[in-house]
Amino acid sequence: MALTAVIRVPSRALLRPWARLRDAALGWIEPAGGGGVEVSAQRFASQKVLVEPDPAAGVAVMKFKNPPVNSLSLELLTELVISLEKLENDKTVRGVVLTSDCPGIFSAGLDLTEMCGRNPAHYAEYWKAVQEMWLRLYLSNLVLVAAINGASPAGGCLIALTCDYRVMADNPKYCIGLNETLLGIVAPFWFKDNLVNTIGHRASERALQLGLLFPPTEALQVGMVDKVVPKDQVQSTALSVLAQWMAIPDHARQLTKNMMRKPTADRLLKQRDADIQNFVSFISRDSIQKSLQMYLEKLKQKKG
Ligand SMILES: CC/C=C\C/C=C\CCCC/C=C/C(=O)SCCNC(=O)CCNC(=O)[C@H](O)C(C)(C)COP(=O)(O)OP(=O)(O)OC[C@H]1O[C@@H](n2cnc3c(N)ncnc32)[C@H](O)[C@@H]1OP(=O)(O)O
Repeated sequence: MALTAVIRVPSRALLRPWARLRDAALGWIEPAGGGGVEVSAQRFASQKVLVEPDPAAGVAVMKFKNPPVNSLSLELLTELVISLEKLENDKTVRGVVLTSDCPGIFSAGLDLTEMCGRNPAHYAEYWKAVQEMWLRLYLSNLVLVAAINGASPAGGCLIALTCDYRVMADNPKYCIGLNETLLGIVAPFWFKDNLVNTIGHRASERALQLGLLFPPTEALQVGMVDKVVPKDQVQSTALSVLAQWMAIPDHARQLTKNMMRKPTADRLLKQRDADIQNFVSFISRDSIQKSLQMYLEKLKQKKG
């Protein structure tokens, strides 16, 4: 990946301690003596989230890279939020395409190994990171376009739903949807709210109860995605759409986005701790742990 953009990063000495952890996570290195430091965009490419900025166009492409299936591990979620925050603070960037670096998979959703056989403190930490990812994406001031170049179940679908526009590859093997009930678990209310805001109440009720995974043409019909194109045109189409959205003055578009989305985000913001407690007690139940373990086993056996 050849990247030339230069990003100005303040001296670590001036940053809060968490920012030092962030720098370490992103692999930024400050030279000895350290006033502000210029880092090339290549350094911006962290391990699990690759960011390719195009300052001339005012956009960036963010690619998830957590093989084999881009499951949303704690590490990936943390990097995603950090990378997004950095882009939000970068005055040269107004829009971002979210896509995958893993062939055939946009994201397999939440990492089941983060929700299985761990302790309550881990579940709480993990769920807080999932909430944070959703809130940051859903309320982002940037124009976000999802270039869905592969399967996108559950949490993968949620990421796409936070975007302002969704372009999906036309391969009928790629499916998208909130399939939680198939795993014996329940989509949280804010997943549901995001879906209802996108496809409406009746279609959501059916999709959520049945855990429907829609192939691209059906996803288009129900309004879960906005455009279906051949696989090799997904990213270029997403970039064209981004350019159209960016033709609107930022302040007017951002205020409108906020007006449309804030009430939904506020529902979670008002009860974040209770939502974490609900998740921890739900996921810790023996019956739920058994369901998840059986589901993971089934995924593994599929190969053999
Ligand atoms: C009252 C209620 C209160 C609160 C709510 C409480 C809790 C519920 C909230 C939980 C919300 C959950 C959201 C989620 O996102 S759950 C995850 C759902 N994801 C899925 O169902 C997708 C599962 N995966 C697949 O279907 C396929 O893997 C996929 C993506 C189509 C790709 O298929 P393929 O290319 O054939 O790859 P494999 O299936 O062979 O998988 C390769 C490898 O990856 C492992 N894996 C797959 N998915 C996950 C995952 N999500 N997490 C972790 N690991 C995953 C798979 O087991 C294989 O592993 P191996 O070791 O065999 O290589």
